[in-house]
This record gives sequence, structure tokens and C-alpha cells, in this order.
Amino acid sequence: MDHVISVRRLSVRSREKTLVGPVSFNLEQGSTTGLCGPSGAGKSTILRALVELLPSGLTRDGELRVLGRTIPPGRGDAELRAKVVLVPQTPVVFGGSVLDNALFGLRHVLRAPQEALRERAEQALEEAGLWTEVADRLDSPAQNLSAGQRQRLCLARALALEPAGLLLDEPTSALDERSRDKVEQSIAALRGRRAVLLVSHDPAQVERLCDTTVHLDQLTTESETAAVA
Ligand SMILES: Nc1ncnc2c1ncn2[C@@H]1O[C@H](COP(=O)(O)OP(=O)(O)OP(=O)(O)O)[C@@H](O)[C@H]1O
Repeated sequence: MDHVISVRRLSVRSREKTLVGPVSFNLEQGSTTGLCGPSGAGKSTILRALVELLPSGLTRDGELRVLGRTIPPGRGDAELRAKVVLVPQTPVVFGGSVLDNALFGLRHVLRAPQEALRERAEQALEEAGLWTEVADRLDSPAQNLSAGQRQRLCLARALALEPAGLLLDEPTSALDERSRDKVEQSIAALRGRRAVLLVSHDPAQVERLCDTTVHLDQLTTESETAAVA
């Protein structure tokens, strides 16, 4: 069976130098992989490279395959972005209601009747562990949610697309312990269902949530990283 994401000797460079890589790893269906390394090692840059959303001036080399399809550098498209979804470190909550936010990605990717979209958005809120807290306030402004609830709303917005791969950039770094636990419960519930790549600075969190780990050293050397099949 194809890996959900397969990366071979992927590196990202600016005009002047290599910022990260080369790295090689696979993400498997149903498995949660930790992406670890010191600050500046390139974790966020790798996540952006996997969805072909690098800042201008940065380019990717090496092979990226998503569900068996090779994505040439600079050729990411809407299909890729529906299959692999990045949830950034800082939750981006748009103006509008909780439901509007959960529907946001779906509205842009799928042309389906409003009712079908709504059903999927509600399922995603359930999958993100937020449903019981927002079921009676779907039409309220999303801006009123707590930080932990906002993080799970962003998770729901990503899950509504039913992605094969989910890339989570330090999803709990700004949260207190109670909110962190709730977000962790939601991530743990994805095991067996999605391929998840989780950037975390917290070894205990990686231990709790991840089946395998990819370590990025500061300016990763030529040696291949862990978790290579
Ligand atoms: N647009 C850019 N132009 C030039 N260099 C960049 C750009 N974006 C990131 N970098 C550099 O790439 C390296 C990796 O940055 P990145 O943010 O991916 O690290 P990180 O491992 O996610 O760090 P942290 O754990 O602190 O979030 C850093 O040296 C950073 O300065």
C-alpha cells in the first residue's frame, strides 16, 4: 500500500543556503509521527514544504509523494491541499460563527449542497472533540471561544476536508494544562484514522501521542533521519 506521504532527501533552501535537510521519512495511514528538533532546526519549514506553501524565496528539492503521486517542486495544487492539511501553530479563527469557521475549508474545496457540508462540519467538530462544547452555540461568534477551543476549531476545519494527512505545528504550545489535555485527547483519537505529523518540543507529549519520531538536528546533516522505512 502507498504511504500517505513519502519524503526522500527533501531539503529546503533560500537563495543563500540550505535551511533544512536532506530528510527522508514516511507517514503511514493511522499512525502519528512526531517531528522533533531544536528551535530553528526547520520543523515548520518542513511542514510548509509538504503542502507546497513555502514562503517566497524558499525552494524545495528532493522527492515528495502523496498517496503514490509525485508532487514536483512548485506544483502543489488544490487536490494536494485537500489531501494534506496543515494546522498552523497559532489558531487562525475567522470572523463569523463557529459553524462558518468549521465550514470554511469545505466551502472552498467542495461543491456540495449546504446541508451535506453542514453534516460534515458537525462530524468534524465531533472528531476534534469540540462538539459537546459548541453544539448549542454554532451560530455564535467563533472569536468568543477559548484558546483551547480555537485550536480544536482549527483542527475541526482541517478534519472536515477528510484529509489523508494532517500536519500539526505545536498545537498545544500556547495552552494551559487543561486545554492541552483536551487537544491531546482529540489528537489521540485520530490514531488509526489519519496519518498525523506532530511538531512538538515536549518529549513527554511525543511519548504520549506518537508511534514513531523523526528527529531534525540543527541543519540536518547528510545522514538520513529516523523513521525511514
Ligand atoms: N522565509 C524565510 N527566509 C529565510 N530563512 C527562513 C525563512 N523561514 C524560515 N527560515 C529559517 O529557516 C530555519 C528553520 O526555521 P523554522 O521556523 O522551520 O524552524 P523550527 O524548527 O520550526 O523552529 P521553532 O521550533 O523555533 O519554531 C531558521 O533558521 C529560519 O530562520
